Amino acid sequence: MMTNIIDGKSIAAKLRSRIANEVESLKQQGIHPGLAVILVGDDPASQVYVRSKGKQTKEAGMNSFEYRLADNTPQEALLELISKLNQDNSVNGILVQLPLPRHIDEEAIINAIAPQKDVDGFHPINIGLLSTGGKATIPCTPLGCLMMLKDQLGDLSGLKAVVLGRSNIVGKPMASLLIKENCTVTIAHSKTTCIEDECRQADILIAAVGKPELVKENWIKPGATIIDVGINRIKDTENNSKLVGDVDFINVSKKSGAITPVPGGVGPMTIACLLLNTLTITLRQNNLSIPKWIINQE
Ligand SMILES: Nc1nc2c(c(=O)[nH]1)N[C@@H](CN(C=O)c1ccc(C(=O)N[C@@H](CCC(=O)O)C(=O)O)cc1)CN2
Ligand SMILES: [Mg+2]
Repeated sequence: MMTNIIDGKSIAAKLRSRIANEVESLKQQGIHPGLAVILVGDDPASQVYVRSKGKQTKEAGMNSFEYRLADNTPQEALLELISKLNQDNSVNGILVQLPLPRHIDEEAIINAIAPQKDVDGFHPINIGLLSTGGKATIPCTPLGCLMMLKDQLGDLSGLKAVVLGRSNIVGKPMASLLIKENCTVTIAHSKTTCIEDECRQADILIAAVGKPELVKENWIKPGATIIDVGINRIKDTENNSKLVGDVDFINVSKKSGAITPVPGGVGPMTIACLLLNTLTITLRQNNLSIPKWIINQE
């Protein structure tokens, strides 16, 4: 079977260009969206992602406010900064890059962000709204996955979806979104018995477990659509570092109908959806209507 490689990089580029057009017309009405990103510590991957976020925010015509705090920043100081940003009218969205250093309680930090400025959609209010079908901010990675699925398959109604992984950031919100799309959804995880059997039932398989190349060719239903959320750095046979997903891409792609690559699949969509969320929350904060092309925000 010839698989279709879902080009997240190109879908993300098109999305960013639509966002930039919308931002341009907002600016003509005197509204200038602003995104504040806070990085605590010096995790090398997080530094790359935060730099990318700042660059793409500016390229979309939005204001980017970047806060880089030392690894030993006390939790209280971070809470104070969030409180200041919550009250700052030039800041529409606030994001704290994860993971945080060990001495900081992630939950306390997420809960301190004003829900209407929670551009990541991680606040319990937004998670609750998503699961009850309300006006939530949807976490960027699952939103990006859904956009690629709809781009590939159109209507998802009646399809069987298996989500591998039950994290608050990806697995659980992904399942909520797929239920909203009328899929029949199974969440599988480390304690699921016969995880392969579950996967073999899936028309749509979302792999988000952080285990390099876990999903094998014989786990896949022929023609299934595979979304690989994993970003794992491993050593190849010559001891060079390389990036792989949670799916054994070379072999699974012989059997799938469509598949996202790593890199160049879900990752670029995550940042494009962050810009999309910044635009959406800015529109909401100004009581403006959400354009029809922005999915799942009606
Ligand atoms: N506050 C948040 N923290 C984290 C999130 C998030 O959505 N909000 N997600 C991840 C990290 N992340 C964005 O923050 C992110 C990860 C990966 C990529 C990406 O484009 N990856 C590239 C490969 C990059 C590489 O070479 O390392 C790709 O897949 O093509 C973008 C954003 C955890 N933290
Ligand atoms: Mg911690």
